Amino acid sequence: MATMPADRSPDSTLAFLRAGYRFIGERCDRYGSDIFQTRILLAPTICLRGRPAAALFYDTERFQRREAMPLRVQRTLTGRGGVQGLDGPEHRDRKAMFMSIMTPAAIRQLGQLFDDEWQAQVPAWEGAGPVALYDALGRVLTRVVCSWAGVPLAASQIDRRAVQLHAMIEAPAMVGPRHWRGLLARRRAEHWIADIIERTRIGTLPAPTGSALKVIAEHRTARGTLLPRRIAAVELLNVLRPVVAVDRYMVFAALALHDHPAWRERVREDDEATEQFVQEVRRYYPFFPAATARVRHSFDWEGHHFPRGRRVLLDLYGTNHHPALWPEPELFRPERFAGRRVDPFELVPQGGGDHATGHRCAGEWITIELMKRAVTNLTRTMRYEVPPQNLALDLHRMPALPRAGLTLTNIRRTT
Ligand code: HEM
Repeated sequence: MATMPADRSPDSTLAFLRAGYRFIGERCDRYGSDIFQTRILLAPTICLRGRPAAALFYDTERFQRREAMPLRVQRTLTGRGGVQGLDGPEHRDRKAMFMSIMTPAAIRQLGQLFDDEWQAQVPAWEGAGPVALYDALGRVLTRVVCSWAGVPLAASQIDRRAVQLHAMIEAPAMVGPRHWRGLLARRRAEHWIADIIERTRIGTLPAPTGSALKVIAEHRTARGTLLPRRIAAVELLNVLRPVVAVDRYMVFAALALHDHPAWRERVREDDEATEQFVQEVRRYYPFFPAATARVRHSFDWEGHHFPRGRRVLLDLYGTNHHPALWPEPELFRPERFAGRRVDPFELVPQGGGDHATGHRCAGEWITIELMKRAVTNLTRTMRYEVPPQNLALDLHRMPALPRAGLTLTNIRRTT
């Protein structure tokens, strides 16, 4: 049996929080190995990166999600009892519920609502002075996703709900007030959505056919029962929250347009270039650092032993920056996607493997669609300036974002 390189420190949780996105990758480089052991949250943990590791990690015979996700992530980002922590038939059933919402027509409809809302906001942005893109898009996406999902949202509530949804995304790796804000935001949001589920079920709130609200409120498990109200709320929030989170990728796209003006010209005229650009934004910029699972039954892989119950982290950021997959990974080069067929374990910002049978992100197609539309809106329908500001991305901070959320000035409609 090969010896797995191991961190010497008794616990690396703080080192992980301090190093951020490069925690696993830096150690892999240091050990000359894409696998090593460490202790995180006092528990022995195997860290992996790269394509073969991703193919292993998404083998549901070998790994399970039950009790894999740290509690602090469940209490803020994902909620408890949702699809992320299910295995086997129960996972497949719940995942099918999500995938039934993601039809091409529904995704197009969401995209159209997003374009309409963006265009409706431009006059306000034109007159507003500096616009913080992250905050502005957070509000746009909150309004759009609620309308698309069948969730009623008064205009006066948009800011409050956008702040709540952002707080849940920002909290898991934070300590102190930012983490507490996430805890509180989740509690309030679950309460809000559980009430809406209840009103739908008793018939006082009609839900449009095919909407996420209707599908989730009426979903029946294999035993023929409705989901408990709180779990249904967690699952509906598993649609609302991540759609709003696409605003981070939109900010990264705007940052990339600013840093690579030649690409601004290319995407303005060419839809294929837009596709390559969006894929490179998803590869290059940091979002979720890693995915977590536990070993279902002991097994050996490439000479290393994986004991039953061991927590395993797959480095998503590090796999997207692995030099064996992506030559010169630290360069932003959308042309690397020209004519490239990306297999399901290479580009993993939203997980790898199969959408229906594994834990790959249910909203990947939505994400790509919304990002393309954002890039098109930024390059073809308006012009703006990016005034001097600190645009540095701090990879020690999870999740990363430019400090001011990217400020734009002198916004003008061009079409
Ligand atoms: C903002 C861009 C997004 C990123 C970076 C992202 C990333 C991820 C990641 C890393 C996972 C976990 C993969 C794993 O556990 O192995 C995941 C799962 C998931 N995502 Fe996303 N996601 C995004 C957008 C969305 C959207 C727009 C939706 C829904 C509309 C969505 C719904 C889900 C769901 C339901 C799961 C759980 C899947 C399962 O456990 O089977 N995500 N996402």
